[in-house]
Amino acid sequence: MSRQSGGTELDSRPDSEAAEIAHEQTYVSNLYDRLDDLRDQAEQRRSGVLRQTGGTQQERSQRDSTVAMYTDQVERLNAVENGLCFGRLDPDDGPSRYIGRIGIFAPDVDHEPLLVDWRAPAARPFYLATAAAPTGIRRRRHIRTRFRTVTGVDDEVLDLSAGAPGPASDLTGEASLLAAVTASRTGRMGDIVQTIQAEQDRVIRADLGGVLVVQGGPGTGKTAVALHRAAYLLYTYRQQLSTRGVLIVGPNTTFLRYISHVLPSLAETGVLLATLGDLFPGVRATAAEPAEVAEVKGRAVLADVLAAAVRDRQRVPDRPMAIPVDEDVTLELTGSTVEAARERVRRAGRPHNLAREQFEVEIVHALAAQLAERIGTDPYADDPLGGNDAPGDPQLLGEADLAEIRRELRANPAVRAALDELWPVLTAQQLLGGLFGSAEALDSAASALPAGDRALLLRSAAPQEWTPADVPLLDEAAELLGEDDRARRAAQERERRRRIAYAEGALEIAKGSESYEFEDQESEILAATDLIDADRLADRHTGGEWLSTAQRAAADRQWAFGHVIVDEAQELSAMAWRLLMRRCPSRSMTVVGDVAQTGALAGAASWAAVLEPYVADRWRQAELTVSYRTPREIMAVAAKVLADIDPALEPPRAVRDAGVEPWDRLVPDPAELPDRLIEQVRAEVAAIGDGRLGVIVPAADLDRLAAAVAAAVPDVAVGNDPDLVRRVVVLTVPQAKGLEFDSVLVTDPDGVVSESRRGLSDLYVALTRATQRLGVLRPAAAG
Ligand SMILES: Nc1ncnc2c1ncn2[C@@H]1O[C@H](COP(=O)(O)OP(=O)(O)OP(=O)(O)O)[C@@H](O)[C@H]1O
Repeated sequence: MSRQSGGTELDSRPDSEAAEIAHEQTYVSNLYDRLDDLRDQAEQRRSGVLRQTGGTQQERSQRDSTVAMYTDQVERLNAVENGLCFGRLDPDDGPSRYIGRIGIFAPDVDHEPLLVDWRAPAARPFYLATAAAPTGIRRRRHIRTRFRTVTGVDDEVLDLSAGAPGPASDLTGEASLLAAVTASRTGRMGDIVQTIQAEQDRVIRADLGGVLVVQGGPGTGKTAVALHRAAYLLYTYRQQLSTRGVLIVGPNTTFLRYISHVLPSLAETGVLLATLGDLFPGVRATAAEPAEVAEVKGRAVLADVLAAAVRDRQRVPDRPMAIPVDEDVTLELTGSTVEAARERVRRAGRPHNLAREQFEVEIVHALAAQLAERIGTDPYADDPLGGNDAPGDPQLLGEADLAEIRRELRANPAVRAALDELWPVLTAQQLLGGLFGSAEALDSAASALPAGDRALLLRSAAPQEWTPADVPLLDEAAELLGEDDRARRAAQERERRRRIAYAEGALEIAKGSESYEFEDQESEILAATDLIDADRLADRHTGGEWLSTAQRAAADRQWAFGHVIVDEAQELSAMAWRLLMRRCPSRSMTVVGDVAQTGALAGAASWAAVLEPYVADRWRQAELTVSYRTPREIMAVAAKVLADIDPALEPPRAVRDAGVEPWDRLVPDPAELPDRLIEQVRAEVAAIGDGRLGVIVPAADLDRLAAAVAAAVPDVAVGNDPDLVRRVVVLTVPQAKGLEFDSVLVTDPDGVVSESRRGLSDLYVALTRATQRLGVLRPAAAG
């Protein structure tokens, strides 16, 4: 196969383009043949292992590991089927380089690179080279494909000395980019690997360490960049990240589903996508609550409130407590005894549940001394004729007797009941439920909060339904309470060692079955043994069931991730940041957001204020300045709202014109709003072909307007977690955050603004969701 490019001059003549397409088709077909071969090999090896039967438990387990490795490999190869190869670089000297989703090498002895992974350094000029700084690249070609067929090529000549006209803009691969951003939306986010722009590439490939803030207006590709950065980091720092994993936090489940296809299409699956509400294992925090309540729960002072609530559960009785240890004997615990014990225990500084043991020892000692005093005192101690012990010795019991008494007291139900009352072992749920369920408990622990805010936190004790804003509080509580998990962890470690032994065996099997083209070279298609080391393989295999790093991380509250990416980060409260920082002790983070879009009342007003408590000023910021989603005409409308939020804020620069002016229509009779809306929905559905329409409404009017639209128009999605693949979706601003549609109808903008103290930011978000068309329906003010 020739690795030299076909026509090297830019030529727009159709017959020349047809020749170029034919040339690229040959190359691309060869790549697909190679992909098929690699997949067949992996499948055959998997079948070979599956055919083996019997053997010891260990051998069966090793076979499971090997099967899972090959399955992983097959899945990766399947995932890159669409758009496998999308570009070509022609350097000033040397052969052309084809760029694609993964690296592929020729099966011959030289192992020529047939396709370079987009994340490899050799692919970087595809995204960065410009006419001004061509970095040794003469021409960049975007190769368009549909399934396995090459449908077109777009060339950019970077060597201006060749006499060809230079690019008209500073965009990379402008034709392909514009085709991508104007295509109909599908309700699922796609990857941008073919058209990453230079400012985005710099963020994607930024170093792993430290906190990187990516600030950018709506539609600048922050989410896309965050996801591609995850893929890049996993590729470049695979060794470091494969065992600790990468966490991506998004604002809600609908959004996570919207972005969930991007990483698999980049052949990366080892990432945990979660909302904040998912981050306390065992709790599904999906209940709703007023924004004001969530705001109070998000304040940093809640950490002090919870610490006080824990201390309040370490009680000192007002009056002496009677403890009937048996039918005849009742002991007594005075306030001063308990208080002295409590002080000694608190001074040791252990978390509440872990300190209970020491408190028990202290109290049992005090009670044992009391009991010994009663039963062990010699009634005849002063009587020279009484008993045969030494006169004058008041104590009949030795140390062994006292130890026995303490053992018995510790098991005594009345003593245990007293201990549970004075220093109860608590779960985070019990602590928080007890605090929010009692005005008295709130008054005591949350005295730093104004009475009105305490009233907002008060709720009925049962049934307990957790909200996303509760999750950071549960996590904080769990930290304060501590979990005595030494036994569990020791057992886990034993199990882990056993699994490593199995996995090492499995890797031996895999190595033995590698064919020559996987050996002794830096294969870009990674062999199973490259993708996985024994440690990681062991991590994934528990008791016959495969668990990925992401699955294990999801189940472990104390998991420390290798890297954490936070999307729509401006929405997170101070308490939420505390949780995320605990999950990322290395502080290797990418924080993505736009402070102008902050909707949550507890959300961020500035990145410095958010990060200062954790990293002081040791964080860096990158800015994205071009909006790929929002066309110029729509951005002009949104810019007016942005100026109302803060005249100092700059809207992003739109990358294109839509050619359609947004409209803003008054509905004189507000009662007619649903009917007018239905008319406009029908008109927009007709206008967008196979695209998607988003109808954004005030939360207070969601039910009425959604019901009206759903009754009149087919294929409408509404609800807590709407299906974005439907043609029409009716939703509120918080639900629409991060999403996009071909056309958007903002209904009752004044209602949106008046609903929240951050209403203008909400309106800004609503107005910037469309890729093509925007309409505003404005009911006249009632009365
Ligand atoms: N380089 C690119 N090539 C093609 N499409 C792109 C590129 N960058 C961004 N896009 C597209 O632009 C749209 C907006 O991107 P994205 O949702 O990541 O923006 P955002 O900055 O997160 O927006 P918001 O702040 O509104 O959530 C998406 O459809 C995305 O695929």
